[in-house]
Amino acid sequence: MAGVVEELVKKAGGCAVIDGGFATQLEALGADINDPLWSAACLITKPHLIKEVHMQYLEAGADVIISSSYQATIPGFLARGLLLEEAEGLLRTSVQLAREARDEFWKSTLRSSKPVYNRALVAASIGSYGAYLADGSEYSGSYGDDVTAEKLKDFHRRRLQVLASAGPDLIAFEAIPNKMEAQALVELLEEEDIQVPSWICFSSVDGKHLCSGESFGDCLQILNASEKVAIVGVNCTPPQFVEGIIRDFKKQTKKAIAVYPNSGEVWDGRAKRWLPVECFGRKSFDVMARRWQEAGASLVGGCCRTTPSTIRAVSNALKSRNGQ
Ligand SMILES: C[S+](C)CC[C@H](N)C(=O)O
Ligand SMILES: N[C@@H](CCS)C(=O)O
Ligand SMILES: [Zn+2]
Repeated sequence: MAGVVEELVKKAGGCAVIDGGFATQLEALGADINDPLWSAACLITKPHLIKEVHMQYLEAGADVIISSSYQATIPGFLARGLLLEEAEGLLRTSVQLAREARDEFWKSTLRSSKPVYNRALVAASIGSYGAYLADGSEYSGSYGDDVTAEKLKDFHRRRLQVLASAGPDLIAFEAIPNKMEAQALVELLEEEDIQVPSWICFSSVDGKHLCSGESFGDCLQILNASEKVAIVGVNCTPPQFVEGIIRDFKKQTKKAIAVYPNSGEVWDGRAKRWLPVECFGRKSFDVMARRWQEAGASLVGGCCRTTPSTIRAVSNALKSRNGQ
């Protein structure tokens, strides 16, 4: 694990808390994210709400906040009519907003001597190629025959360079749905010699494989071979699968494990809405979070459809047990 993460996990008592659904909370504050850029549209229209969401997750107890760049891509911004410099500027802004929120919140906790907070880390989000396509393929992993690892590297290259140079503590590759993209990202981190430690998290719809149906084990082998990857895990995956996934990962990697599942609702990529959960017995997230820590996760949080109240409950559950 990279030093900075190791230190945070230790300070948090063995399991650090990641924030919750970012786009979900932006919507709750009134943002319209029904847009090809999804939550990244707010970088153009409502940057103040982005900072507000970060503040709410910090207040809830997040030790790591993830920037608003999940679906912020250079081709996406160009298609919106922005210039290249403007697109790159917005990527930097996403990290800047998170850093400002972290720094302001930290200053205020020092002043008020509120207990139990750690100085949070800022992770720069990088969503998959499928997220940019906005066609549901981030949950199928099917990019079509014309998409190669080289094409994926070219898609990710400039965004990665710009975000890494904007001063995040971590890079968070989120909801990676297939092995080719995992391989492309690892190669890109080496080719660009990125010095910011990364996490690579997969998405899964069945709890046994990546969304593409490929094996976690094959992908972990690729990630294990890279020193640039500090943390591996899953996000935006139904919570009922997470404990089994951690136990499976534990057998196949020595890297730290991060898990931040969604609420269990299912994204309908065509209708662009969340479908309610039908058959999942709703054990509360904080109860599950304790089990995830016991199973071996070092970082725990939430993804889509989880909120600051989810993260507050997770933080209270983990930190009270860890003596914080
Ligand atoms: C994590 S999904 C809900 C993100 C949204 C999707 N990429 C879209 O733009 O439709
Ligand atoms: N960090 C993103 C992930 C979407 S899957 C968000 O929480 O909106
Ligand atoms: Zn999600």
